[in-house]
Amino acid sequence: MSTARVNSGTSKHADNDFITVLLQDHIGGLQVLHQNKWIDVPPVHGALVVNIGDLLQLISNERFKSIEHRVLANSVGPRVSVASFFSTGMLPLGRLYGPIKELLSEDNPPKYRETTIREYNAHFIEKGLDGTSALTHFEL
Ligand SMILES: O=C(O)CCC(=O)C(=O)O
Ligand SMILES: [Fe+2]
Repeated sequence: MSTARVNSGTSKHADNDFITVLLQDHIGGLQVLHQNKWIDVPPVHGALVVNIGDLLQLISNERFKSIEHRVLANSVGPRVSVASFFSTGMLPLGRLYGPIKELLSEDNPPKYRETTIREYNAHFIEKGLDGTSALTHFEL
């Protein structure tokens, strides 16, 4: 699913998908949380930003970690971004997603229970962007 928008900012969150591909304009404002510090992601003309989302963290059993990010509002002017979210969204699919079996071992037991994307999304939406991870709810 793709969303194009003119926005002023978003509060801290990780995306509720597998991967997000993001095109931001020259205004900037996107920041990622790295070692507890907010780091600017400066716009690079012609470049795309690829963010790991919660669902990739879940199926990789945390081999890949979703990135907490936010967009700061600034007074320079309207900011346009185009985000493509790779997920099945709210489609009523019953498929279960959990840590990929081949990645698991005695030393790497599953960290999350299986869930449907629909159930995960419903929790993500109900919880809201309160700064906490929606994945905590699915931890074993
Ligand atoms: O507009 C952006 O650069 C990012 C927006 C975002 O984080 C989102 O829509 O999930
Ligand atoms: Fe996001």
